[in-house]
Amino acid sequence: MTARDTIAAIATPAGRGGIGIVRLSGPAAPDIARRLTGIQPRPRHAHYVRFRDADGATLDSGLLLYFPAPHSFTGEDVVELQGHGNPVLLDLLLQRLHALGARPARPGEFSERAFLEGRLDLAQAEAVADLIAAGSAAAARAAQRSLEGEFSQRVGRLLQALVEARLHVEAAIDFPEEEIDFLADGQIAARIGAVIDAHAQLLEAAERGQRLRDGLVVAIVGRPNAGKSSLLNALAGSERAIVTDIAGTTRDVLREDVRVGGATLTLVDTAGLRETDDTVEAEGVRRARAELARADHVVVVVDARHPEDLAALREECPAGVPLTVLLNKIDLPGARAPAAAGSRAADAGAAGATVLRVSLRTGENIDALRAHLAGLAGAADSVENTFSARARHVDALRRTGGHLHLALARLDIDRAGELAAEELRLAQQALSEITGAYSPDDLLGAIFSSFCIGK
Ligand SMILES: Nc1nc2c(ncn2[C@@H]2O[C@H](COP(=O)(O)OP(=O)(O)OP(=O)(O)O)[C@@H](O)[C@H]2O)c(=O)[nH]1
Ligand SMILES: [K+]
Ligand SMILES: [Mg+2]
Repeated sequence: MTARDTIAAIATPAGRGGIGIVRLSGPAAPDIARRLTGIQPRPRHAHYVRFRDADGATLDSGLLLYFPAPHSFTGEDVVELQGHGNPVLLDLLLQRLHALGARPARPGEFSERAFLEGRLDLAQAEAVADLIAAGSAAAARAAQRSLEGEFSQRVGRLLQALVEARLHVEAAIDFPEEEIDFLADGQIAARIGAVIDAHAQLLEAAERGQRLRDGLVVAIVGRPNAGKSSLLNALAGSERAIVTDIAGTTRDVLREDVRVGGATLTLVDTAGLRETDDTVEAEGVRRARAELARADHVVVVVDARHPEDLAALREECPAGVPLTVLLNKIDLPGARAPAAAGSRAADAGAAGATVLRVSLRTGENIDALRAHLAGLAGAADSVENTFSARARHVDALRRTGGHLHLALARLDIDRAGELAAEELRLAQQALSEITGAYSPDDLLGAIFSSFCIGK
């Protein structure tokens, strides 16, 4: 490991508070602490000290803690200075540390050093950030599990199975004289098949973890004037969106985080879906469709006087995304009861969508709507044993899966196994990106240590 410089940064949030913490990491940290305070810090001991300026004047007083390498967050020598939580004082303290030889830390640099020192893998380093950013208790628990290495361990187990499959293919290619025709007897295909199954489970869990981290996104769609913006306002509890009786009022996409029953979800209000010659409205409709395509859940708002609108709207919704149908405006004459609402509304129910009849004007049945949405958000939130995952992880896993499937297919057309070997190598590379674990050298090491080449 190359010698590094010493970095310093304020670790507590901007603003005033009881305590403000400045953290130092790097080889010069204990010496800088000594020159700042005049004492030689003892490991893991809370010293009450004065932080002094160049001319000896007291900048602030507080606690000094010293965590020698490697037993610290970064794995380097770390010093924590706990002063008063005043941004002006903390800034002066930081300037003094710079004068004593510390460099301002870049964003995330403490975690980066922890990764480089082998204290955390990449997924764990990201979990630190996710833990800090977690917007719900469930998201925090999931990030904690990732930080503790649950996700990394599952990636590690999959990686191991993948490397073993690779070893067999590579061995069959490199040592045909061993007279073990792995490729012919279906063993390799079975192995790769098992890796594919394990991969599918991990991908599903990572997708759940990503949803939990990013929160449930609910797109509100429907015909113009159905009451989409009224729905957003009712759930937000304020007039966030403009509501008028003019069809085509909403053009821009409007996002609002709302809390229902202790859970948070992101509502997305969109332009009413219809054909239009109005350039601005047409752009709004295009954006509405884009939101529809990436939502976790879709609420289709239908004017209960026109339940026949539902069929065409359903056609627009991407397959596989769960739906809730809101028959709105039941206070108005002409609103039809579910039985009379036409077979199409009944179809919606049959196909698994929840159908609710409400009046956003009078508030009728809004409580049932809230309970339903709370259930959706809660179901996403309460997934036990979920670890936090990011789009980056899900993307790497998807690419891994693509290569695994190709490896299996290649095995059929190329009995020598060269093509399959290449796909497995690419699968391993993609999977390794998640934790930053294996490098090509590691694979060579694994090959040579588990196959006694000299024999
Ligand atoms: N009577 C009655 N009127 C409603 C109800 N919900 C909404 N409205 C009215 O319907 C009109 C349209 O409501 P919006 O919320 O603007 O509808 P929207 O779907 O956002 O419309 P666009 O943004 O134009 O697509 C407004 O005048 C609302 O006050 C309801 O339950 N009953
Ligand atoms: K409107
Ligand atoms: Mg609107």
